[in-house]
Amino acid sequence: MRLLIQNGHVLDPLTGLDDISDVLVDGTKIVKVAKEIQDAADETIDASGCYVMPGLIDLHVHLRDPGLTHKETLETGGRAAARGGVTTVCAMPNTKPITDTKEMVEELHKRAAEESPIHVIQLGAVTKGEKGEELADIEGMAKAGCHAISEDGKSVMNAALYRKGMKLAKECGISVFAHCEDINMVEGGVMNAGAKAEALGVKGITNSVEDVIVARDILLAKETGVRLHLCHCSTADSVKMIDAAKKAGLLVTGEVCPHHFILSDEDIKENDGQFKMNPPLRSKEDVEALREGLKNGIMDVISTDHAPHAEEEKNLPMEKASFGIVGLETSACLTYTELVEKGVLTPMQMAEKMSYNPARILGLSDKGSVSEGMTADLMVFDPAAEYRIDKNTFLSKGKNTPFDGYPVKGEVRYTIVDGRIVYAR
Ligand SMILES: NC(=O)N[C@@H](CC(=O)O)C(=O)O
Ligand SMILES: [Zn+2]
Ligand SMILES: [Zn+2]
Repeated sequence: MRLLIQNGHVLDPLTGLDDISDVLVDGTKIVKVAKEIQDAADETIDASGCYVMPGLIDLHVHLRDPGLTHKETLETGGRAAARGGVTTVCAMPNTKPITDTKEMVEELHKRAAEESPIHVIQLGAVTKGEKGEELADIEGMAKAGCHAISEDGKSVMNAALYRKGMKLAKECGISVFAHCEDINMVEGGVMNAGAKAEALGVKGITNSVEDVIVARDILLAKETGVRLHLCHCSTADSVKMIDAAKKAGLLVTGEVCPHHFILSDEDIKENDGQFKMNPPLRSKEDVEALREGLKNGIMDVISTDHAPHAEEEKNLPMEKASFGIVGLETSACLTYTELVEKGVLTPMQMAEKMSYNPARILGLSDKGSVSEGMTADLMVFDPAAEYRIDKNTFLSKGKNTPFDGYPVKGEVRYTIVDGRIVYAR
């Protein structure tokens, strides 16, 4: 099957191509990127007025499968991803039971190939059951195709145990994705500590809850030499520490989620569980530092931390609601609206942060680029479409978003995985 995508504005972070071009796909591969390709094709897409960029690679997604399938499944999460232009996700291991064995990872990869329209890379937990007591079979899980291990949902509080896990990950050639939160410092907090939490009469989470673990984990990465990816960074000091770590030559990367670079705690108008996530929405100064970090290249990745929950788990005051919001179907339009339209990132930098850099972190040399020989994982994105986000249109089971009704620009027209159209608007 040959697919010809015509007249799109191709954004390729690998070669730097940033121009109108055609893209020819044969089978699962991109075979030609050039102007006015004349080759015959079985199917043609008119991409006039649209960007053609590498399919988004979301390093931080909760698919809730197995065990929490009332929130999401491999299938519904995959369909939501496809609608969002996302062609590969890293699935976090805080499932039920926790994904912490070679067999579970193998089974999930096998099921995902059958049930999900997109690529799923399952991550394994660092410790058995995410209990923080005993290391999981990191070597076995690496062999089963985990490109990284993560304790996401919490931090491994025992630094000696984490150091052992990092050493093993390094030996296996995989990364550690770190959720940074000193659980002993949370003390019942449910949103950012500060004037807004006081006004709403709820307990706060200070920046240092994140910052002390970011500092610790960078020091552990320095000692072990592991590749460390810091998840969902929310504070100005996290950005500063990642900058310093990079300047010291460490293999450290930083991730920011759309909600953290768009909303601050001041946007929380009432005690509403839809605004509850971990880490919380921070101050305006933190939001500005995250944007600046993305702009100047300190922060490498935009991912979603897509965390679907059932309505009855979120339509509650903050003290009672679950932590987390969905993101797969809104990351491209929110990033385009808030960062590209406002001049923080160029369209090419958006492709870098949402696809090329994630591919490099995962060691996927065939992805993150629209160039000859690459796997044909692509997103066709119309930057002119204007609309309001409507949670009722989500394909995800999770409708938990603080962005319902939010005005955006930019819409996914087509998502292509392995040369096949898996979503068309
Ligand atoms: N981010 C969240 O608020 N929640 C995540 C866990 C996590 O990413 O830490 C979840 O699994 O629901
Ligand atoms: Zn987390
Ligand atoms: Zn998460």
